[in-house]
Amino acid sequence: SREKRQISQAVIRAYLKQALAEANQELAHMKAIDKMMVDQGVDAPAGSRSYSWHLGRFLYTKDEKMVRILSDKAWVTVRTTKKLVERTGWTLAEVQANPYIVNEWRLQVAASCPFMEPKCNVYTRYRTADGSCNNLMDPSLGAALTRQRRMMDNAYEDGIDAPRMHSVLGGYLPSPRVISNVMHKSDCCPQFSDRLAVAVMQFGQFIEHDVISTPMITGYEGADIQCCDTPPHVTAQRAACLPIAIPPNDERFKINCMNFVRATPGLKKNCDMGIRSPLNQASAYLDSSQIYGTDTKEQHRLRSGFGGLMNITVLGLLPATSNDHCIKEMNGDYCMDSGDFRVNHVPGLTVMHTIFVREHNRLATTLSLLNVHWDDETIFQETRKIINAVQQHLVYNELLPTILNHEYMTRYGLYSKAQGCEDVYDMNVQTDIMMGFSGAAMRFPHTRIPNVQAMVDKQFSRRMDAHIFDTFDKPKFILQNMGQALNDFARWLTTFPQMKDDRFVESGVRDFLFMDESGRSFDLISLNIQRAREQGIPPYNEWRKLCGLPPANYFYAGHGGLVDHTPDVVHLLSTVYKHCDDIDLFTGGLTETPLPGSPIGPVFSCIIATQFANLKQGDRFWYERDAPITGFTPAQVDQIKKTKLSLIMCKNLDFPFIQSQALLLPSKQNPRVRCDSMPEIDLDFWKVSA
Ligand code: HEM
Ligand SMILES: [Ca+2]
Repeated sequence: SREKRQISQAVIRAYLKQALAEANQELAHMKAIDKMMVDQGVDAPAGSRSYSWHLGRFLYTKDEKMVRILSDKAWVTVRTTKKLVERTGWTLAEVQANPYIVNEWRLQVAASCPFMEPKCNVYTRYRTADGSCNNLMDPSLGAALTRQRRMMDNAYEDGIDAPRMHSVLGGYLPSPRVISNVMHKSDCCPQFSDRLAVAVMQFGQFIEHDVISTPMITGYEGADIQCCDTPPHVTAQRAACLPIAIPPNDERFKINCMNFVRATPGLKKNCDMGIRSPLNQASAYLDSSQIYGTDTKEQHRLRSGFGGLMNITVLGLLPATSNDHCIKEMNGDYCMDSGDFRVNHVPGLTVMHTIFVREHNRLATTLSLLNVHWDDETIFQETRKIINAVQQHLVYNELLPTILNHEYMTRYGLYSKAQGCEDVYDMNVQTDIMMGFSGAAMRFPHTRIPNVQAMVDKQFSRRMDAHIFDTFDKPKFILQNMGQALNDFARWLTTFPQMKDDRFVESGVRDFLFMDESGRSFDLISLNIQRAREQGIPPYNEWRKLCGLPPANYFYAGHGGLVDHTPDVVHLLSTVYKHCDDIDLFTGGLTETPLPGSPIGPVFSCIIATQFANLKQGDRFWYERDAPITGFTPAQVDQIKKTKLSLIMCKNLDFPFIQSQALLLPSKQNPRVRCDSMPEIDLDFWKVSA
């Protein structure tokens, strides 16, 4: 075995100094190239419309200045770490454990760290805006602008930040587009679910935006980096670029390159040494940050400033943002504002955001009448707390049962108790978002995305179908006829079936994602696969092991092989991958045979169930907790548990009736009921004497 080289303190000091200087130089060089690329007309300056504009908006840096400070520093720490490992010849663990290095690092790197542990007030009843101080032992855990979490060793090729690009047998991994074409192409006939409504997909995306927002690296002053429009030797100099190779004779893409920019690296607490991991701009907790934002400044922007109300227009629509996040095509179009900038993404998503803001204002109005002595702040915070509790209840009792089967729901303790409080809080649970969840497993609903966004009238007939690629970031669809279109999209969401859960992904996002006027577009599945490789997320077999499932040794559907795949899928996998250890998590997971009563197989079930169990057990503000100061009373919890998504739709849309399970299609078991017959939350339980 290897003998560790001894190095003196003075030499270590010199190594670190030099490594740091080099890393800073590289950063400066990168920035110079970024500027040059804008000057030469390659990168699209912020605000202009390149073909990757939509993608840039989707993976936008919410707080440009702050994110840049954090990511520049993160980049320097990662590069410096890498150089130290190379120079000392030690392992990363040895470098990190060396007291001289740790000491020098503190002096040279961490001295001016922009990321310090927040100070907490233990006695507040309400969540912070950014999710900090939820865990009092580890106050930044799960907070906005911290890193996503690894569950095991990374799969970077250098162990530090180089994307996973090679097969275990040598040579390159197959291009993500080749995998997408062979494994995920929807062949002929779109297939629909016989049980689930489109609302499952749309509510899922809305919820996912509460917990994850990974920004991608931007160029000079927020420019969209273009990795396909420069000669390879220039592109290779740009550390942010990892363009996707398109195979010859691709049926859709005629250019051999799809733009792809790496995710923004996140900074470790105290600027510690370490490997690269992506930033999460959202708070990891299910705290409704997609509605209320992730800092107090943002909250104030979204609030009206009186009566605890959120800003909303006279038509009951989301307010305008000064940020140009959307495409305005009609007179009077404006871009809508919310806690998450992806709100204008597709009309269905805007529907979800809008009904929750309307519900906030409905409850706040009642609360202010019941407690006339409450000021704006108290009404706002108390309403936010109720809306968040309702949202948590809907996620665990309506959404998750459409993703996980009864066995997983039970084994991971995900159902809420029918009535009353329950305290499962454990401050040792890690609540930050696992990269296997954000980078692969929770993206499985991309198979649920239909090619259209549709409007359905009061007689339940479809009155308009728009190609999904025509609707991206266009608020005009919602703003039509005084916002009435909102009802029509909501009717579509709740009465039409979503796509079947299978390995096939519709062309709307697999071929035509974000198509612009010149016809250029993306493949969402290629992005998913490349994203995981770029983030050093371990491949499929590693996650199988982590989940206690046997990994595959051969392309064979029996014992010792891919035991959760059918023989025909195994055959297809063997035509793209050289070795089972190469299989990307997204593809390996999405092609597993679904478990009974579930749309997905065991590996995604394990990852998704683990993440949601963590978000439940590790949340000090979990809605069922009967905790002093932060908790609700048992009677209040019972009121919250009466709420269904269907009720929120009834109260905030022009619906006289709806099926009681809004995510499931109306049926004999799920009949339509009159809205005025639905039990609703009784806010009298929130009345307090002055
Ligand atoms: C309108 C339909 C949807 C579109 C067009 C869409 C598009 C996208 C795009 C462009 C990305 C970024 C890809 C990249 O890494 O470069 C993404 C990421 C993601 N999507 Fe979707 N998506 C949709 C629906 C959904 C749904 C229904 C879910 C889950 C319920 C979902 C889960 C995710 C997750 C977890 C990520 C990673 C987010 C992050 O790290 O910030 N998506 N999606
Ligand atoms: Ca959140």
